[in-house]
Amino acid sequence: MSRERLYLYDTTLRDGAQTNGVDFTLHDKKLIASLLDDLGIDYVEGGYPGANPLDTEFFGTEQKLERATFAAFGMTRRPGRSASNDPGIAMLIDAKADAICFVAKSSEYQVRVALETTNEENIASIRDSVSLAKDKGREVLVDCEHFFDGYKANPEFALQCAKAAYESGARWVVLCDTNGGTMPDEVEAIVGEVVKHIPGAHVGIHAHNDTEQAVANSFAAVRAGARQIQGTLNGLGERCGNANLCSMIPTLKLKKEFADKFEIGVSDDKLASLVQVSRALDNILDRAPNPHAPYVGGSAFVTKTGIHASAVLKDPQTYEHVPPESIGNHRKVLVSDQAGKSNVLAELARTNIQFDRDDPRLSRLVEKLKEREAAGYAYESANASFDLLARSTLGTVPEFFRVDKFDVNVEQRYNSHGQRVTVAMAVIKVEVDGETLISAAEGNGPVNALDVALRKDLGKYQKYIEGLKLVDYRVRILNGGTEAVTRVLIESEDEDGRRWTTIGVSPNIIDASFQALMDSVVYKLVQSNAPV
Ligand SMILES: CC(=O)SCCNC(=O)CCNC(=O)[C@H](O)C(C)(C)COP(=O)(O)OP(=O)(O)OC[C@H]1O[C@@H](n2cnc3c(N)ncnc32)[C@H](O)[C@@H]1OP(=O)(O)O
Ligand SMILES: CC(=O)C(=O)O
Repeated sequence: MSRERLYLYDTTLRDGAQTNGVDFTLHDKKLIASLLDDLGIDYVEGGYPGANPLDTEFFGTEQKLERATFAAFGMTRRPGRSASNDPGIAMLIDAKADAICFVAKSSEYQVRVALETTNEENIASIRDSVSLAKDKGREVLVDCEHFFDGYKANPEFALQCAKAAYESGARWVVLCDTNGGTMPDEVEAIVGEVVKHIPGAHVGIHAHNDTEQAVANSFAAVRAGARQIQGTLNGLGERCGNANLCSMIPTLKLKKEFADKFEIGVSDDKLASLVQVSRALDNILDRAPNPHAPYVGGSAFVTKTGIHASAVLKDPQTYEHVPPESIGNHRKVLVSDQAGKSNVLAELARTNIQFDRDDPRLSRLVEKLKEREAAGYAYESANASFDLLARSTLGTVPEFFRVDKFDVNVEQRYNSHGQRVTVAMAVIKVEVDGETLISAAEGNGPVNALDVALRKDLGKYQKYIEGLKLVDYRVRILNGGTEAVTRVLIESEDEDGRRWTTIGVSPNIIDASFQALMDSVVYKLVQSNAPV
């Protein structure tokens, strides 16, 4: 059965740039445009030429996209002007873009209040703007702003605006839920009415996420006959964002309802790069990825509980709605207080630690894990400490060295320039191979001083830890008040860029930090097969 073509239009570089806190550079825009092109998006909207110098510059040079249509966005002619004498439209015509996407009012209320003009002038503005752009050889799209709210208040006028765009030569009439408050059943019913007047092959949807239903609204529009979806990477966009392409693309490709009926420009191979594309945008924006994002989030295929893990290990489909690899994600089984033997065995297999399922030491390890988690440890975030816990249960972690004592001092004093300074100093006494080694170090804080002192002289093991450095240090106070317990997580990195995380828990922050530091050093020695 031949499938219908469904087109994807990305507005990350325009509506996405309207997100609070998002500020693209020219380089970012070029990079994102080529990522989208490579992914297989049909239209890439680059921005709003004339709105700011950066967007004007972006549209000043040809963007070499392989397959996507590059679009410039801007408003229809101002009331009372001719299209050929409107500076905004001149900028759009001058822009080096294949397509022009006009934003036009389609709500009587908005025309009266925001544009302060008449319905007739608004329709004339749509006709004139579309005709001019079409005459100049551009593919034309019209984003009918506030379409759904406008339709609910005055369906005839909203439809007249949409029809004016189509009749004047717009290839796409895009119905916008600009305020993002329309419900999916309303979208489906209204789009169903529109496609009686404009063929669905020329109708698009642009949904905002103010009720967390932008994706559902986009699919509702497709069900009713629309054949273009506008959206953004990671759901960027004004206020609560736009429909998230990183959620919609996998659904369109992998869910039977859409996959059987529609073809999109994203191939199976490119679908498998979606996690990478989503992360690339986060990296450009210097944002932490959302771990709970559907399909592409780090937690999207994570199993934490024992009952689920046991089933997933028998057949992943028991708790996965699609295979994680299809979008470039991966399955992960966590060890935590919710774990059973299955979680623990899965994690051990990943780290090549052999335990038999019937080995009584495995039950001991699960018990120990749960006791420690109850005391405040969180092993799902501390892979290296879990590794050591498992190995020590097996009795395979040697005592490489012994810390006899340490001493940490924090002193505040005046320096020789008369400035108040706080200095930390640590002294540590360790025994390696029967030899006592004493190291002292200063640091900008007590943990830093201890870390430096511990790694200053470990005798014959020193060479294994030379390249080790502490790259992240996180503290969390559990159970506030006088009974407070401190949880410290330390991330370390070695000379080859390998990273691992260790944990310490204690009512005393120095003690908790020291446990995590010790685990980090011991883990490195175990991984290096350092001889005892
Ligand atoms: C729903 C959306 O997301 S639409 C996209 C919104 N994005 C942006 O606005 C970002 C870029 N915008 C800008 O840089 C500026 O607003 C510009 C350059 C477009 C216009 O700037 P200014 O001339 O200073 O106007 P200002 O921003 O104050 O107001 C917008 C004007 O456009 C008019 N207008 C708004 N929509 C339309 C439209 N579809 N067609 C014609 N005129 C419109 C408004 O009535 C208002 O006119 P007024 O100045 O006579 O009151
Ligand atoms: C065009 C647009 O961004 C909107 O109506 O939401």
